[in-house]
Amino acid sequence: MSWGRHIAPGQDNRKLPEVQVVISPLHPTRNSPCLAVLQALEDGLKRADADPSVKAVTICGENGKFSAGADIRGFSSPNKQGLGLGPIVSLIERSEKPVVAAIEGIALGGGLEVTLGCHYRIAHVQARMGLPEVTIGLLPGAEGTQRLPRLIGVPAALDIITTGRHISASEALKLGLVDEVVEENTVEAAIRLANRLIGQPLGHRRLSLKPVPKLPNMEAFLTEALVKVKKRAQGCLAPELCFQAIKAATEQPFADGVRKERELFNILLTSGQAKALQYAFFAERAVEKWTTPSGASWKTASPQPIRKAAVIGLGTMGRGIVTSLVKAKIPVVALEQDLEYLNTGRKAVMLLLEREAMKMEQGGQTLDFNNPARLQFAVDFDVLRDVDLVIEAVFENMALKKEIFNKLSRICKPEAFLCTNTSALNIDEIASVTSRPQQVIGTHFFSPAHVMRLLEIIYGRHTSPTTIATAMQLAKVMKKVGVVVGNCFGFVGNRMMFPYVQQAVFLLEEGSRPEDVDQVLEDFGFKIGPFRMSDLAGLDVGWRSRKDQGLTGPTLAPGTSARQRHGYRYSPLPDLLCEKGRFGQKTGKGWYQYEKAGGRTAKPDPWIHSFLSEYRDTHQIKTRFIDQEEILERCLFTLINEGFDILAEGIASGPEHLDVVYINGYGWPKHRGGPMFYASTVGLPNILAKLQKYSEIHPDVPQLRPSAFLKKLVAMGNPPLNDWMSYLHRQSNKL
Ligand SMILES: CC(C)(COP(=O)(O)OP(=O)(O)OC[C@H]1O[C@@H](n2cnc3c(N)ncnc32)[C@H](O)[C@@H]1OP(=O)(O)O)[C@@H](O)C(=O)NCCC(=O)NCCSC(=O)C[C@@H](O)CCCCCCCCCCCCC(=O)O
Repeated sequence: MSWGRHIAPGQDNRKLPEVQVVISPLHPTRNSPCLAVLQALEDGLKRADADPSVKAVTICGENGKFSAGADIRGFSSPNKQGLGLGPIVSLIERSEKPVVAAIEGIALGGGLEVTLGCHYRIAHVQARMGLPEVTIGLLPGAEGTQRLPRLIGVPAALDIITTGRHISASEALKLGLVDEVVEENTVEAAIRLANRLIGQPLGHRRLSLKPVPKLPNMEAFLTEALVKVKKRAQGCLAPELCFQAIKAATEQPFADGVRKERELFNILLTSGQAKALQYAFFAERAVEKWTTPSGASWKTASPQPIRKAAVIGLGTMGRGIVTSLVKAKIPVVALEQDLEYLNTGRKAVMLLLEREAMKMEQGGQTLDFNNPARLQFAVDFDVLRDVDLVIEAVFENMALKKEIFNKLSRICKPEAFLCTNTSALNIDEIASVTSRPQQVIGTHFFSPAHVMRLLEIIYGRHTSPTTIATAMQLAKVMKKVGVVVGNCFGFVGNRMMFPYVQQAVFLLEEGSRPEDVDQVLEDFGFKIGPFRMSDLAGLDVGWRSRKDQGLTGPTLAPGTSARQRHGYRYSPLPDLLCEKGRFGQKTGKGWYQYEKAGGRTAKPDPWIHSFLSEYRDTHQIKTRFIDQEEILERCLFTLINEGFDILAEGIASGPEHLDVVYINGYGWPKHRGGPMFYASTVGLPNILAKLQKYSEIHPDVPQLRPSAFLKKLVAMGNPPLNDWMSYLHRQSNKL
């Protein structure tokens, strides 16, 4: 990434001799090139220092990018690269010759820390900077936690380091992180500045020699800041240790602060959380390289351009999808069944867009949505004749979806793609009513659709590779993480969620309260537990689906046992709540009580407690105390177990897919790496043993029976997660 130029005074810059030193390329290879890169930087600096004809130095990047920081893969290799970066930053700072950083593209992590050693920093107007180490479970370990607060003050440094957010060049200029922002050639501007600096004193530009700017109320500020950092961290260690490192900068001399930074860095480096977060970083990138069992792949399929899209249905999901498309600058037609629904939907969309525009303005961006060429509302399907892609987001009802797809198939131009935002329904059945099943695909958004990053992309039997590639490209443009999965009931996310929620409800039957179960899962790191989640989503959603499946409601055969379906255990508890009109937040009552219909503050409800107690009496269930371990294991291990079945069936092409789905769509704590990564850290033999134990106690719950694939992996010696898929079709003589 970085190059150095040695400047001799009075020479034409373009004719200057150049010494090039690369620190960390954007696509680092695995065999620790960074050691060589660091060595080259150090050698270059030393040569510049020793050469009397060199009067100043600029450090810049290769191919218009300063640096993405240290090679993340290197942190899990025994020969940890990048560890020597701090001393090199100090070496830069100590240089008697002025050193100017020319920041183009990105300067992240160790890359930005290198610039903090430089005496001056010039950034291109489009450059982005940041210290994202916290997002991969680390802290800036090349003295950045000590230099940044000295440069921009504690509040701004805390914000940048504990959130890991990227900042624009203009924000960097306002904060004093860079000295100048240029629109022209940054390297040439840096060389010009370096020339002007020759012979000028540098002492005041060496950040390690500067004091941390004082605040009138530093102690109170830090106390309050720590509370905020911890609250946001939700169990993740790195933000708090970032905070500790910055606090050290306010209390100790530079050298002691650096020692503290190293100590804290080492704690994080060896923590399981850093490993999990780094796995999640690469998993998110791995799922971009999609493949299907039939051999279709990102390598050979090309997306088609989407110049205009349409969304059918302006309920909660449709509104969020329209907002996402407008934000992605894709012209969109929003369609509703009649004027009344259209007007309600239009108002809601405009409100969402206004809020988004306000948020974007704070970041210096604009959102143009009042232009009819960008956003159009309609009730007539005829307006869909020229769109390239339609996303249907109506009610979750197969008959209705089929009616719409049949109509779309007749009205839309032949090359248009038809997407359905279903959370569980069969894509092939929906596609069967069209004349173009190869262009039909599931695009499962998560609520609120303009906020949640996940887009589950479900290919059917006839879906073409071009259609998959187009949906993936759409996800990218909408700044979402697209995960390609196969077609089965509930796809990946909801299919794994069913046994998890089912166990949570069974635990209530046996003696837990909703708040007990939620607490255990929230302590584990979920943003909200299963009951708070059901209340938020609406209990009526699952009720409708169970009625459609004939599990409850008028189609249920008379004489069916209350707690059994098809010979297996069934809990009617959620149905009973719905029969009492308790749909969750929307009705002000569900598994919890709320201050009003639509209220958001869940309070444990004594009514639920006595209802559960009566229910247990009616069904002669002996109430027992259920400990946290059992709650966690039964909920999580059944979810993971389903994940192994999904992998074995080829519904997802690797465990990373399941993990990316869970982290981005279901609030799984990222610092635990996703359910399948978590399973690998618990150890597959442990998971198998626990499932076997619970399955023996509850033989009428098939979801507790260990998946054959899990058993196979255990029999194969518990291989590392990266190797799981290679065992899928291998014979095991231990089975
Ligand atoms: C850079 C991005 C913003 C680019 O995004 P974009 O969407 O354009 O592209 P992709 O994300 O798809 O990336 C393309 C490609 O590149 C790979 N990649 C990108 N960045 C890295 C990276 N930093 N390392 C490895 N690989 C990277 C990516 O995987 C893609 O690869 P593919 O094969 O899929 O094509 C975006 O990529 C991004 O955000 N990147 C991450 C940026 C980041 O997090 N940087 C921080 C890195 S950590 C760091 O810099 C640490 C420093 O603070 C230095 C630490 C020094 C340590 C000193 C410790 C002293 C303590 C001593 C302890 C003693 C130890 C003992 O005792 O043992």
